[in-house]
Amino acid sequence: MAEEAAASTPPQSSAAPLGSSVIPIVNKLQDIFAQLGSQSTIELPQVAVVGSQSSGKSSVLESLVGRDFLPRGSDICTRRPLVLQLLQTKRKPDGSEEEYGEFLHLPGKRFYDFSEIRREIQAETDREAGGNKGASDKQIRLKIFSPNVLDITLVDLPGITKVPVGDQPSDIEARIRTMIMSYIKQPSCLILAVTPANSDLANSDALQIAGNADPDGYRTIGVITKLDIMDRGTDARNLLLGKVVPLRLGYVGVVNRSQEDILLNRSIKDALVAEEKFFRSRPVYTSLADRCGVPQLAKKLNQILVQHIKAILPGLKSRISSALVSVAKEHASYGEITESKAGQGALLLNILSKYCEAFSSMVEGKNEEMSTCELSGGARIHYIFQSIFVKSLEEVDPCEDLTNDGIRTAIENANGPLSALFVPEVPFEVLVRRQIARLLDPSLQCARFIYDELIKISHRCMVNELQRFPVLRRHMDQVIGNFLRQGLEPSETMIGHLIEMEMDYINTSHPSFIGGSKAVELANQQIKNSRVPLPIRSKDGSEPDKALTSERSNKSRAILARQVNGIVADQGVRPVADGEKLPSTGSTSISTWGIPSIFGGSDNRTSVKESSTNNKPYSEPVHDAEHSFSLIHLREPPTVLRPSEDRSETQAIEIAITKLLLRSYYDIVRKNIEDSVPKAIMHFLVNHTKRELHNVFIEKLYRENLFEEMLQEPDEISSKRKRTQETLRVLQLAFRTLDELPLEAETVERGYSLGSDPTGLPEIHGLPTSSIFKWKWAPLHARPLSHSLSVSHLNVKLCRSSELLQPKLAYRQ
Ligand SMILES: Nc1nc2c(ncn2[C@@H]2O[C@H](COP(=O)(O)OP(=O)(O)OP(=O)(O)O)[C@@H](O)[C@H]2O)c(=O)[nH]1
Repeated sequence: MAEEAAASTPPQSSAAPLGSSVIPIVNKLQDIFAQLGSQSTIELPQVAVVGSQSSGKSSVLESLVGRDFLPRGSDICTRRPLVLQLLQTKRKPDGSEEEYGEFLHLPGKRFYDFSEIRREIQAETDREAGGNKGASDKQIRLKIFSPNVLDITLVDLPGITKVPVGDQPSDIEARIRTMIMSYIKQPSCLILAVTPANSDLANSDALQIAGNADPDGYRTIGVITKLDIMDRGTDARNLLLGKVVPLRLGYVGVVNRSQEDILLNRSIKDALVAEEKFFRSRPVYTSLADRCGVPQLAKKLNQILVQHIKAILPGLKSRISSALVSVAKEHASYGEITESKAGQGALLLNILSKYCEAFSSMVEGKNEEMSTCELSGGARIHYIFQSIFVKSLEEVDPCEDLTNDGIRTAIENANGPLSALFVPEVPFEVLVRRQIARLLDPSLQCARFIYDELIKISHRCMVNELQRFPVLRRHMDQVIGNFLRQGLEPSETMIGHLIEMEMDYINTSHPSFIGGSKAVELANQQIKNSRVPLPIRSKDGSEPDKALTSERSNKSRAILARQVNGIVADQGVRPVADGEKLPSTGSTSISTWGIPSIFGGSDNRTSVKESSTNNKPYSEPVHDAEHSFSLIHLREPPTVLRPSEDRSETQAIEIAITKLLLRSYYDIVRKNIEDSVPKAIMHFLVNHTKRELHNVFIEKLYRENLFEEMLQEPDEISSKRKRTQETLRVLQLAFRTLDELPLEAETVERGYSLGSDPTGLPEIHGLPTSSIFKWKWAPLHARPLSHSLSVSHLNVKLCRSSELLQPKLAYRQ
């Protein structure tokens, strides 16, 4: 009997001491993550049982558990994945034992009667998959608490079936294979590939599907069932030795209860005894004792599981810790709930201040969350100023919208009734003013762009933090929007002033201005260099002869040269008055008009201007009694007068000079505007907002009667907060649970070997750790080192502290 009892509790007796410390933690983690439901992304190690239908999967599971609890019967099969968590419990002090099961779908309900568990599995299967052999991939989760089990999580999966029966769809095989694959393809899953000994191992469905999921065979254990019903004269020796289909982790042969045993209500305990007898009585299996029987399978499973868990734990831990960090961050973004007025006020004030800081730092480019893939904040403002505004102004040709005719018209208009003698300043001033006025629009547009940017920046500030306060966000957006609009007005006014200032005083004494004489010189140069003869038409419109053309052209040049020198000696030109000073060179001098003249010399004008075409005087014979000659009648002047089409070289030079002057002066103004407009925008809009925003917020939003309204949270946020809080709690629990591990596993993972020195303290790489211990340990934990501290405890601490590992590395060097 005593022998029987021992055999009836195989898993416990075979439990590896190391395993008992790792597996409970994994089980605990599984429970922890089960609380998160589908949110859990961390896969924990488990053992899945796969094989064809009726290969003996459920029987193997039952034997491992040591209890009868799975639905049985000749036509009853597994139709939903059953996740079975075996949890080892302590025996009661009086030696009695308590075994019970609990379903996840029936929390708190303990099933002490295992046949009731079986019924519940069956009923729950029917609830989801129907009563007529239908299958479903929805799990049934069951925990078995017993002093007679090892801590293992097993998954019983539906058997691979070929022929659909009952309500099964025609593609049942493919569906079940997909379902099985979804479990066993996980690298954290160990595969128990069950094949009956009385079938062809080379054609085993179990080995085939396991091979697909685990081609290297690191996670697959072969299980050969039904050794007792093999053909007489045959045995499974070669199968178990891996000589038929080699398997890295090897095979274990088992003998489960037959259908007859079940019908006769033979207990598992009895079955295990019978199994032991079976192997003992067959000499062929004597030398394979470590590969035969359910207890050996349990032991093997446990060892492999522990190794497997050890291998994946470091990764699991780092995944949990990174999940912890991101969930903690998300949770923090939902903030705390504050009820009191004082608390609300402080919170509001804090938000407003932080917002202003965030706004300023974005504008200044000091924001920590600054993007590395695109320009943002202040950098965009700089781009608008330099690459849009300045560049656009630089690309503008001040003469581009001025035709030569236009310039001539302006010149003739400016001359008034007099003929032009000098290249006149008035048309230059008129035209340059017109060009300066053109700078107003782009300058205003630039201000608007910056305003838009500031609005964008304001929307990007504290996006996450303000998610929970949509009302406050709306009000803040409103306040900052109004405030920015208010800031836009003075900047626009200032820009208007800047342009007006430029228009009001054309400073021809500006040191960078080309000046009249230089312009004349250049214009002459240009005309000379252009070989195209100037079209000079005769008054009747016919082409002049070449001699005349050249004569006129020379004459024009001569006149112009004299104009520059202030000497006019051509015919029809007023002679130089007495006392008038005649500058001997063409340098710029002060004109007699009272403003700095762009040309030197007097304001003497000549009437060389020709009237418009069709404006010829005509005469009609008129008889007068006294003087007998005919009266001369003038033609009415036309309503619209255009400058003469006659283009003399003088006029060409005048136009060229005007253009040169325009370009030169425009350049000066453009530079001023390029410099002062951004300054005005920065002063009146950008920096003003930075300086005053906080005050404006306080003035508009910090009102006690508004606290409640401003800090209103949407329901969605409070539920998100609750959910992340729960996830955080679970992850923290998981992290702490992993911290409880005696991290020998990690130590080995990281390549540190353990030994011991004569002091009884463990050693790392042959160096006594006691010195490290005294040196670093005591201050860290504020309690003296006790020699009674277990080796594993010390390992844990040593592994956790990177600081502690550093001195060891230094030692080794
Ligand atoms: N003689 C003998 N019969 C066995 C053995 N293992 C299982 N059986 C019998 O084979 C039949 C099928 O066993 P199960 O454990 O239900 O097989 P299963 O793989 O779980 O079946 P499904 O869940 O339907 O896929 C039952 O009648 C078992 O009693 C064994 O080792 N020897």
